[in-house]
Amino acid sequence: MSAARDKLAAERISVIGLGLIGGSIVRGLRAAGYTGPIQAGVADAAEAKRAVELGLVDRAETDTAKAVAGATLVVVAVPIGAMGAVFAELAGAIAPGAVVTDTGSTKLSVIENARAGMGPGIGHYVPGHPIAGTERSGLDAGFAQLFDGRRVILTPTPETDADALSRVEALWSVLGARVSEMDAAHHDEVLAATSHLPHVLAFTLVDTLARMAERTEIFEYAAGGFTDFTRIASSNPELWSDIVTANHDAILPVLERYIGDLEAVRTAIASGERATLAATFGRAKDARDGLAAERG
Ligand SMILES: NC(=O)C1=CN([C@@H]2O[C@H](COP(=O)(O)OP(=O)(O)OC[C@H]3O[C@@H](n4cnc5c(N)ncnc54)[C@H](O)[C@@H]3O)[C@@H](O)[C@H]2O)C=CC1
Ligand SMILES: O=C(O)C(=O)Cc1ccc(O)cc1
Repeated sequence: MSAARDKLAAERISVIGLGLIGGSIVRGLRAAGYTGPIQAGVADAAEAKRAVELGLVDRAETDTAKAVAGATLVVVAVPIGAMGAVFAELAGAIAPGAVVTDTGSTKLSVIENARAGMGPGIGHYVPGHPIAGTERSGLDAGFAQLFDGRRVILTPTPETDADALSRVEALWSVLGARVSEMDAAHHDEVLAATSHLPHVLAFTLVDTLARMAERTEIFEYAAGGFTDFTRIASSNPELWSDIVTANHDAILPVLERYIGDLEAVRTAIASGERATLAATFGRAKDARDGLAAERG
């Protein structure tokens, strides 16, 4: 950890996008004792003023080129749909040798944006994804401990420079995260199943129920499992429309499979096949309990 701290102490950090993730990064850096300069790229002048007033950053700019001027490590934490424009603005604006990383929930689409924007500088780009977040968005949603003990997946490309990779690893270890590496296509498949599909299901279930006539009563008696669905369904709709659109190739096969399994459950319910229901629910319980036991 102290090697990571020493490595990070030499950086001048710029964070583009000060929402839940970017705001948590800058808060976490200060809480971890990073005393170097932090500059930020933000969406509007009011947010720039507020970020500086709150003491989250030393300087905040609405112009990306100004926001990254002099930075040695740039973290792009904007919605997936804004990544392309930001990477295009980075080209020509970042200092030679500066390392760029991102926090996007999908990886192949952001790597494509980075290739288009950074051109021959792509070796200094390290794709990343913190597997940590909440249903909240914006500057006030961030908190310093968000990444503490959580996983961060880095998906280096064949061009990714080893020094750039180790500098991004240092950033996340100082924030308390456990860093691992994965191929980008595999990342998108794993996250399609474990994060993107569950969000699609939660949004859709809550929408279905909210549009039913008994809406008030349903939400009044919401308890247990349904509360978890409603929390996830209160995630940012714009952010999630971007994620699901960008990762449609990986989401569709697992969604189709789920629809098939759900149809089998519907048939079992309609025809009173209790044994089929018990078998399906039992396999799910075994899978979940087996996982919990493996993790101790
Ligand atoms: N929400 C979550 O739990 C997680 C989100 N992520 C990913 O991290 C990224 C950021 O997500 P959040 O922080 O949750 O979103 P957010 O909506 O809280 O924050 C994004 C911020 O970027 C700003 N922004 C948009 N375009 C910009 C631009 N061109 N220049 C400067 N700022 C700009 C917005 O004004 C907003 O403040 C996304 O790519 C998301 O997929 C990753 C892990 C968890
Ligand atoms: O709030 C929750 O339960 C989440 O699942 C947070 C989250 C959202 C997006 C990610 O890419 C990673 C984690």
